[in-house]
Amino acid sequence: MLPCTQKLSQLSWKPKGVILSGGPYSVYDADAPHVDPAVFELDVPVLGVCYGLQEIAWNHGKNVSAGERKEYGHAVLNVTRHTDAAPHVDVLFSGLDASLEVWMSHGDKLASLPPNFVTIATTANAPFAGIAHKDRKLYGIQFHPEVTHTAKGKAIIENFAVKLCQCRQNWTMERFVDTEIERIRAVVGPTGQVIGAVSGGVDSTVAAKLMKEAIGDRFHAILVDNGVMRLNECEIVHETLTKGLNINLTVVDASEEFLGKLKGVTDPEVKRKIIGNTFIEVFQREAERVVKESGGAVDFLLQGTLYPDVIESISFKGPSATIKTHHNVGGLLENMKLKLIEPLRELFKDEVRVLGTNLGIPEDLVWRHPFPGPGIAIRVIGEVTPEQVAIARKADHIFIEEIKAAGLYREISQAYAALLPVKAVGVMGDKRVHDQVIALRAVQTTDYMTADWYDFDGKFMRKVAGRIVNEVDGVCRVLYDVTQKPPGTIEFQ
Ligand SMILES: Nc1ncnc2c1ncn2[C@@H]1O[C@H](COP(=O)(O)OP(=O)(O)OP(=O)(O)O)[C@@H](O)[C@H]1O
Ligand SMILES: O=c1[nH]c(=O)c2[nH+]cn([C@@H]3O[C@H](COP(=O)(O)O)[C@@H](O)[C@H]3O)c2[nH]1
Ligand SMILES: NC(=O)CC[C@H](N)C(=O)O
Ligand SMILES: [Mg+2]
Repeated sequence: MLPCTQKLSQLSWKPKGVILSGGPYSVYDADAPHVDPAVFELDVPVLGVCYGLQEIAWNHGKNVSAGERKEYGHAVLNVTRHTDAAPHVDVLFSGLDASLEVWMSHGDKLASLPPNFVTIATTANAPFAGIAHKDRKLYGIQFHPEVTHTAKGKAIIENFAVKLCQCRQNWTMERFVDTEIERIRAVVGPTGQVIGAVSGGVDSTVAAKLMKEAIGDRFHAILVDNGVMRLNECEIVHETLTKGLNINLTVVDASEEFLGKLKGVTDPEVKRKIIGNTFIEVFQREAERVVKESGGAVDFLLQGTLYPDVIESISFKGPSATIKTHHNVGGLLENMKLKLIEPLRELFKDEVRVLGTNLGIPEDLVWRHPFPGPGIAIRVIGEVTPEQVAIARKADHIFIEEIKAAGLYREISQAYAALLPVKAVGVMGDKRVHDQVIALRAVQTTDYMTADWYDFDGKFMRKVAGRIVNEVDGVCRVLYDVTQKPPGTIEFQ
């Protein structure tokens, strides 16, 4: 992964192929980033995805403009085969059906086909959804093969990487575990100690297990109760990690500190930064405690950061957009003394689950729904007060309890209840009430980069809504969020 502004002449190696990714700019913007034109002279296969396709078209005739219709989410791709063209033209979709489910996320479009290209795929809204150069292995696709909801996306990437670029498929999870354990041992040294930010979520549990294998008792796991955790979460996690996985875990109650700092704050990015900073302050204090108790130095902090946290939080090596600051990436303190160890930083959730299973972590832990570090604070829209947190927490608990009882937990990738800062009128026991609104969200995804809402049946919804309004004081309405990601995100804030 390199920034799109990378100069090829400065690389000490020659790539076997190049994939130009998507991006937030429009290629025709005055300040839009452009790829080094040397990419097209390398004589290796090139695949442009979305912005990457538009960049190829821009390089071959500048025929890109704003579309009349923006397109976010599901589309049907029709593959056009060219048996009369050079053999390479049809390789990208070889072995696949003529009609494919894909996901789009764009506002711009190719106004016409660049010279010497042919159309290899279309959708109702995008006449140039796939293009290939007649003579060279140069391809562009408007949809995103890298996301969960493009059903054959991996096969398309495989066709490009293996059939066209002739890459070898030698990356395996077993090799990843071995090299990571060795890397951790080399970084930490024979006596170094590490404290671990461990939430009980999949990512940090897997990272903690890896760390335990690498350095044993020199690893000290810390769970921070930030006052915005779910019902009984700290007790349950403590029990599972110490008893089930034999990890030495300390629970630190910092709930007053977090809630105190969140008082009066409503802006989502400010909430996220406060929470991220406070986490680090707690970890630095904990590191000092471990130093005192053990007599040895603690230089490192383990986090279960995944690649999507990085993608959405920071402009990674180039001109990408900050979507939201994940507490563990963009919320770090500038002057922090602890050095980060993040073994999962380039993995996606589905890969971490495979890794967790390989490391022998129990299935119910590996398949827990993700829960964000800023917790209920980004699910209480508006100011985060202990009272508001309690309402959201209770509604969330009911929703998840019913999902589990209906046997839907594994089918759904993530679900939660958010509390909206609006009031609606209701009638309860013949009395007028003027109370708040709960929004339920449940999505299906494997990579958490795109997501679709879960289609519950009416009977289930009626039961959940009835329980929430009856059992949670202060709530008189329940809504269900039916927005896909994109254009929505999974969390409200
Ligand atoms: N309450 C917490 N106490 C300590 N560390 C935390 C806490 N919440 C989050 N973290 C740290 O922040 C990282 C990112 O949080 P994130 O929610 O993405 O991952 P996770 O909790 O490990 O897994 P999941 O995504 O399944 O919830 C965690 O891996 C962990 O290192
Ligand atoms: O640890 C975390 N710290 C954060 O600051 C954070 N923000 C979002 N998420 C989780 O990331 C996934 C994608 O979420 P969004 O679609 O809302 O960006 C979903 O699984 C979210 O729950 C976070 N996790
Ligand atoms: N996902 C993308 O790469 C989007 C490209 C460009 N910003 C568009 O809207 O068309
Ligand atoms: Mg979590």
